[in-house]
Amino acid sequence: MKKIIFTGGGSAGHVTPNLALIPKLKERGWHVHYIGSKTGIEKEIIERAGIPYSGIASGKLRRYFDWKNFKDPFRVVKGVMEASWIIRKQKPDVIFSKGGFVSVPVVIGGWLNKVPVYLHESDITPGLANRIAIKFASKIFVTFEEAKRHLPADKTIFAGAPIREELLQGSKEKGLRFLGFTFRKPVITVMGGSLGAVRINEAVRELLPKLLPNYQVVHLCGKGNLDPALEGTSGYRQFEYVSEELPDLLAATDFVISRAGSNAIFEFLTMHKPMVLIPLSRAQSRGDQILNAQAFEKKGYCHVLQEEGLTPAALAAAIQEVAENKQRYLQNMKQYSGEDTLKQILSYLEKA
Ligand SMILES: CC(=O)N[C@H]1[C@@H](OP(=O)(O)OP(=O)(O)OC[C@H]2O[C@@H](n3ccc(=O)[nH]c3=O)[C@H](O)[C@@H]2O)O[C@H](CO)[C@@H](O)[C@@H]1O
Repeated sequence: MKKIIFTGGGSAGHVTPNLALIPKLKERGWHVHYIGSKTGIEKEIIERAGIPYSGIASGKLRRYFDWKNFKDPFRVVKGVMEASWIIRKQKPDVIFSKGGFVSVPVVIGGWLNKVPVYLHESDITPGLANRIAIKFASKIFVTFEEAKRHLPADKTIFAGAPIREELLQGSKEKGLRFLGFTFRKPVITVMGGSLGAVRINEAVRELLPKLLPNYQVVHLCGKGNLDPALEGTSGYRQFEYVSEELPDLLAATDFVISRAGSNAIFEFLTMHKPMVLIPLSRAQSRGDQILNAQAFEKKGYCHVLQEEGLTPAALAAAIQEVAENKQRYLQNMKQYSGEDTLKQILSYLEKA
């Protein structure tokens, strides 16, 4: 039996692509084990999916690379030791890492134990953890063709975004029923990334009185961001985070207002949901979402609104633009096919 260890965490975007591959490998008889942090979002998501999970010590995921950021080097060393112990016990044929800080000790542990390490990079420019991990990896799969120029040519493979198959199997009827919505008004889903986005939440909530006469709104607002004053508002539902319900909820969605996290936007693209994207600004990130949004805008998949220009009025104008040109966006999205992504990654894993 072939064995694989997955790692990745810190945000849902570093976990959900793994969930696209895991069922496919299990179907093929692989044994799957997951290494994540002791308390991160990955623990919750992976354990809920019934996948054997080991938590290790890890440092914090920090945005900018700076050796000073290793405030707690002992935890990283401890993480490498813990990961190595699990790797020696599991004896995997390959390790697959989606990034996030917890993945660094696992990748180093794999390299020390001579297990091939494959990375997946979702953004055009590699994140901090993957920039460290590159040296220890034998293959790097990328979501965007443009990412290749930032990575070593000899080990980088353009593969695309692994999408969870169940996302394509949602039911609009079930979604509307779950939300308590009608067929009569279009549904807008607001997703501020896996953690929510306070600025987007505020702008959407300010605009609600103008939106609700024409639309129904599902608001995925992130942990701790529910607004009790809006509970029970007709045509508006808010959730901190949804899991099992996401496929039906997205099937019921006409278009989305979202951050430009790579996984979320490829999911919307695959599901043909026109988007208003509000990328995280350079002040708050390395600018990866700005590049993601630009790449999608160039292909005609989305309308981009910069965070600096995010006012309720600008949001209303962006929604109107997408609503009026929905057919054009859908036409462009239909040109996209991500169907070879899983096949391609799986074929490399089979050869590991
Ligand atoms: C703040 C930050 O640093 N964000 C980064 C993080 O985004 P983040 O973790 O937000 O990841 P993405 O937007 O790429 O993906 C979010 C994932 O969470 C899922 N989801 C979300 C809400 C919900 O209620 N239920 C649910 O299942 C989505 O379906 C998707 O699979 O990783 C991405 C991929 O490296 C980067 O592009 C982002 O810039």
